[in-house]
Amino acid sequence: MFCLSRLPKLRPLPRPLLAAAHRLRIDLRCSISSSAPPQVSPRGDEEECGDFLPWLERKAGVEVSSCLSIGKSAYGRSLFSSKAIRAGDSILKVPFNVEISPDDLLPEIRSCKVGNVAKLAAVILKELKMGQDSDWAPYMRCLPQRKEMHSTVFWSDEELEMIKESSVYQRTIDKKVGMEREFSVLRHALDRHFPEVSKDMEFEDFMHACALVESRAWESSKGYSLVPFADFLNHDGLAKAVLLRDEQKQFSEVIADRNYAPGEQVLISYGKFSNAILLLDFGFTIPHNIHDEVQIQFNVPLQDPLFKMKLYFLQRHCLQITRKFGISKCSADNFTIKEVRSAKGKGTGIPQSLHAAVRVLSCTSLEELNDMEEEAAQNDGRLGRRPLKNINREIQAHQLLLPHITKLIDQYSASAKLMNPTGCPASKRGGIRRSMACELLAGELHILKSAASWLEIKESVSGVRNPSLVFWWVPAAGSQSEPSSLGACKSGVRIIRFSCSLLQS
Ligand SMILES: C[S@@+](CC[C@H](N)C(=O)[O-])C[C@H]1O[C@@H](n2cnc3c(N)ncnc32)[C@H](O)[C@@H]1O
Repeated sequence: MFCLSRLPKLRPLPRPLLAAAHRLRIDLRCSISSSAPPQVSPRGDEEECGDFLPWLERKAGVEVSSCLSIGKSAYGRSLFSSKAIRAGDSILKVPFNVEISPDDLLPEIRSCKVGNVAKLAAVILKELKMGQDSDWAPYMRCLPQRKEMHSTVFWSDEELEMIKESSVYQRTIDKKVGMEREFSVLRHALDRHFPEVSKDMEFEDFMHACALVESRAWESSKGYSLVPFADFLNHDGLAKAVLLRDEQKQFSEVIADRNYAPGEQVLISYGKFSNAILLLDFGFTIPHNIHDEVQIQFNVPLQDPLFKMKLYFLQRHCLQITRKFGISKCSADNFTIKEVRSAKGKGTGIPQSLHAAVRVLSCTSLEELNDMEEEAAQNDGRLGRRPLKNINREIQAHQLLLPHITKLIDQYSASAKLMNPTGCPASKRGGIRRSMACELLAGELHILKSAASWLEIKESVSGVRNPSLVFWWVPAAGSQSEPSSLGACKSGVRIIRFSCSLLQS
């Protein structure tokens, strides 16, 4: 049976890893001797990997592809059609026997308390160290060098400053801290069992190997596996073609999702990834990414007299509330919003969990919290599912959300302006990263703006003489859920109008 295989974000599957251990022990002892050959450098710019496919097919013992050839594009190493391809054609088949997985590690290293990315990174480090003696030397030579990679862990502090508004900023810092921890664990184990491998190994080498894994390994029954040749395929967020894995027949395959004329670059989808994920893990962004999303963070201040109760309610009702709530100084959690449905009908609306959260956070008494829960219980129990009957409370909640989003919009706009895309970057690499930062911020800003305009604000409403706050539900077609009254409260407050049908989506 074929099963869909996705790039690194999915949880790896555990498996027993004893089978390959003996082979590796022999490899290490024989090949990493005192007269170890020079390390293989991943590809130089001049190298075109032209002999790579015949080499891989010899190693696999079968044909891997009869219609693709390796070349270069603006995306780096790429696969091109060498003859006409029709939608539905099988364009490559890579047998599992030429995949690289953490199976190729010794038990002493495999049992290290590090994740699957770090384990596969250790295999790459070992193969690179073995130089020309590595069974994988022709493949290792085709991999991108560190200086060619743009995952944000390689960005300088100054470059990271450009994206400080985005969650990618903090995720990069957290990721680097995690990598440092894993490096020290792995290094300790290598020093102990295989000093030949860890000799002269720097943290930067480990980061490079981890970035290679994250940007080109697929989830497999062995954790993550590198699928040589298939990993020269670049990403198109709209492509339907993906890498398929047939666990029974033991090969990975790609089926063309459209016709290709000879010489065209063939693209697949790595998955439905936002620019935030693409930048963090793959080192690139795509313009107008339909999978973009923004993380919005809310805090419950410790000095809030209802702090504990609100935490309790949030944990109970807000689906996305997870680990971070409950930490000491202030509690916060992230909510993911995608493009909010606009007048054109795109997007998915403000997530229910966020609705629920702002309702809880805006409460000023225990009575309000209890009333809200009681009201939810009369429906399906979910706090964010239906509009509150008490319009004033609903307004209270949205007065918390809208300014929050507006503030983020201002911050994003200021950062985007500071980047000055017309100015001359210090280097080509600096220019590439700056345009990625621009693309990331532009996509996230677009989403924030869509959320703000969804929470449409009007200064007055016809028929209301004195400016007063009116909260107007626009019922979904055929819906009975129009509120019993239009709430008019504090004079001078703005009008919020939004669609009840979206709230219920
Ligand atoms: C699986 S590899 C594909 C082969 C890669 N181009 C190479 O040189 O080896 C993934 C990497 O290719 C590049 N890439 C893939 N799709 C891209 C795209 N749509 N735009 C820019 N870079 C892309 C990124 O550097 C990414 O980390």
